[in-house]
Amino acid sequence: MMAIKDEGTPVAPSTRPKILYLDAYDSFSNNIIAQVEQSIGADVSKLFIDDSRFRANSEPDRAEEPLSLTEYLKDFDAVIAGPGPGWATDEKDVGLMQDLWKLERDDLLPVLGICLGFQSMAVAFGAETTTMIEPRHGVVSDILHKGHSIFSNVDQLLATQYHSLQVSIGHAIQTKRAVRYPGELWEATELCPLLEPLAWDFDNKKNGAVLMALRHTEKPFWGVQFHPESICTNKEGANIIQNWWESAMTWNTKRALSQTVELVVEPLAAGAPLTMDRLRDVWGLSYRDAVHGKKRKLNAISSNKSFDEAVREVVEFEKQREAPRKIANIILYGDDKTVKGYEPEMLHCATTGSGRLTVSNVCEIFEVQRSEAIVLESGLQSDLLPLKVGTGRYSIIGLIIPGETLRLHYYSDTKTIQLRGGEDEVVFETVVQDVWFAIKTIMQRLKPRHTPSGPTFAPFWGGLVGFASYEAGLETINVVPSERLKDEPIVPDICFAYVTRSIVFDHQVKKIYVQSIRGADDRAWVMDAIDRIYDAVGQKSVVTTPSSSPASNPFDSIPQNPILDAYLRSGKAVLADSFDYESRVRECQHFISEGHSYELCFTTQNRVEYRKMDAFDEDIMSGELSWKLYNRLTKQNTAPFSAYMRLHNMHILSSSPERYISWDRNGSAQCRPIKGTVQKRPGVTAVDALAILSSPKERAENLMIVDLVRHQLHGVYGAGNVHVSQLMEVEEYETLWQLVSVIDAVPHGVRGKARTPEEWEEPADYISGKKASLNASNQGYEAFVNSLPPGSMTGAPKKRSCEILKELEGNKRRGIYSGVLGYLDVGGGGDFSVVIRTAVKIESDNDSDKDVWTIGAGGAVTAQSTPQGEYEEMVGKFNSTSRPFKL
Ligand SMILES: C=C(O[C@@H]1C=C(C(=O)O)C=C[C@H]1O)C(=O)O
Ligand SMILES: NC(=O)CC[C@H](N)C(=O)O
Repeated sequence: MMAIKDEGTPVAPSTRPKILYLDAYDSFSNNIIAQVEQSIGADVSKLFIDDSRFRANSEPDRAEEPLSLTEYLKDFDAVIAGPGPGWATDEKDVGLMQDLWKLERDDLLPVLGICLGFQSMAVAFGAETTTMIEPRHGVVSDILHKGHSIFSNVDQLLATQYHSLQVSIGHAIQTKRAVRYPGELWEATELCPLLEPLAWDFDNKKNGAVLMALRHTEKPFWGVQFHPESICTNKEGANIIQNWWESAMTWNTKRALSQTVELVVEPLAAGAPLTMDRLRDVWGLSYRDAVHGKKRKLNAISSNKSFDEAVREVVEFEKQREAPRKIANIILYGDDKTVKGYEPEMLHCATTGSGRLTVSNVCEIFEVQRSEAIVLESGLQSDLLPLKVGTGRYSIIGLIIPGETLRLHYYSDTKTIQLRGGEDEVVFETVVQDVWFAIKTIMQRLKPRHTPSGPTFAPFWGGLVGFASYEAGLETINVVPSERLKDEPIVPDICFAYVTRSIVFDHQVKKIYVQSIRGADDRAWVMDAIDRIYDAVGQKSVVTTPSSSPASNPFDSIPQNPILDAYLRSGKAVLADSFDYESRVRECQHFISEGHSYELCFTTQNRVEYRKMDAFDEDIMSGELSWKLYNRLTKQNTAPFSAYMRLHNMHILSSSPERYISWDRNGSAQCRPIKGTVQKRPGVTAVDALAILSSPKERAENLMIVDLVRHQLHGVYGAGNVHVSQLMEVEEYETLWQLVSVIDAVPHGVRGKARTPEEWEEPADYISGKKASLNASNQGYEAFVNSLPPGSMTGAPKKRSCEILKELEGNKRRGIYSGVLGYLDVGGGGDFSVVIRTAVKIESDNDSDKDVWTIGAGGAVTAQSTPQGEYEEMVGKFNSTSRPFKL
């Protein structure tokens, strides 16, 4: 993705220490950066281990010399070599890291290696890396340490580990599993005489003693195998970082003094004692200048862009904005052919109490089942209150106006974005470099110029509603999506309808908002719609009084439908083959034990096949059939993120329990990853489920994703603005128990979510966005894009895991399953679910007499998984969705 930064106001150069972070494509890097920034008040810059500027250039027309890492480092006070997939002995996996350990004399600077970085340091000084008997990912160990060096004043250390490989320095405790006397544990070995052991882990009997930390006895290099930044490492993690920084500073100061003696020996020969203060007074030299001398200047010049380059970048940026601006202009002002254009300047909104009226009732009043439609529905309890506090408060019916509603499509294989008109015809089409930048540009233009007057508490006023496929997400992390199969019907990778009329339920306070952003003329529609709803609320309250019999309720009676029954009876489930599935799970585990991944969310696509509806009755439209199936699904697998989407050639019926991300108009975001699943079965009680979900295996699965989500949010919101507000709590769903965590991010200087009951009842200005500058950069959107594809569907580290999964899933596209579904509100908010527990039907031109619904399912594979257990878990998830599809 191209990161485009807004120009900020110039700031005075910082006097804070500067640290370089070498990123080996890990999914926890930003947590380390945030921890370092917070615990030592440093500015940390990130550099990827394979940054091409440091490589000799093979392109003939680019004659520039590669940058020298040694020169580049002159600008920093210290380096952190981070974790990552793969092996320290593999150049591709460690890249620039391996050059750190070769630095000599004046070029030397302090380094902290973490995990892969630690392994890389050890290998550079004679150690070997080997696989462990039991990989350790997302597990917390009680680490034995020497209380010395970076462990001084460190109390009991409970630290999270994410590694499959270990460092062997040929220590007796490793080779013979014994030492002659306790002190031997802390002695260097013949194999690695310059490496002093600082910590060991004895927690896992099979693995024996695993080396946890080292320091180089002559150079300023330290390393730890565990993850000091994980949410489950205790506070000693930060203590170790501070200790490292102190050691690094001490080393730097000593070196500065020794160097400056050389530098200034002549003029000071007269005698005065040399101190840092004196250096500063006499020559105006800062401590860093003293260390790095003139080279710093040289480096600053070489890293500055040339004028031509800067101009090229600006032109490129503007070019990228051209097409999305054009699309936004057509949406806003029409195209003097078919598109009329609606400026969302005005929001018309009317409200009424919802009484006992359900989302489904309102859908039927507006006949959404008759044509294309989008419904984002929060499943409710029988008292019509949200299933879960915090999710499931709102439901949104996005009305598709036949012949008018515009849509955006994007196809990742051709990188084409299309604006389609009300008849689904292409109005404008172009190739874009970065579709998410294009959508951001469009949304910025669609933002109302003034905060709408009147009641604006609904989180959605209007905007883009739809989905993005898993493959659209892969693009953002530079993983090339699998190709479409030849006979596969073409489905857009992003499909959003531009919803201008909507009905929003607030289930918490039982209120309905009817809204339009179609300009002044649409007030009449709003008033008419609210009248219809108002009448229906009244009617429903009459028919649901105790005296009325259920059958007399015109809304909720389920009419007998022999055609639907016949259709359902013709259904046949086609499940992934267990032998094949289990052998793929084993392959996943092989990649894990070889250190290439910590957790892999392996998935497959199952099907339910029916005889086509029109084989039963020509009169029943397939849209209505989908609607009926959807109603069965929401009744039998009630979920906080149910969704019905009928657009283009797609029918999407979702019963997802999982929030991907939501953010309000001020940019406060929340992610709710789910990881850890127990199926409800006879004999399995809630207590049993709690016990299973409290096991290290399930907690490890969840922890990895929590750390991954923190990393993603830290990358956008920065240190100190990301908090875990719920860590691994068991939530009950219709057919499963799940382990759920909640991670919140609040932009710097913005108040967080509702804290008092009053704020919860009537969301105040900060939720309505009144206080947010309408031009403020939207961190919520950035976090949404930067977190694709959803981490709970990939595993960690994300990039390498996605590459592995692509291969193990037979280079088949996951498509809509595993993607995200929800809305981007014109006011700047958004809410998306992870597309799981979802049935998808794609209409195709072939004349098959079969109707095929695809239901993807899978689960996180870890080193502790059993192949059979994983298969059963996958089938359990499939069943939760397919059950309503059977009679
Ligand atoms: C892969 C699926 O679910 C994902 C995997 C889960 C797990 O491994 O426990 C739980 C929820 C989802 O993030 C699915 O439902 O198909
Ligand atoms: N988290 C890490 O850096 C892991 C390093 C290495 N890939 C291992 O699995 O041991």
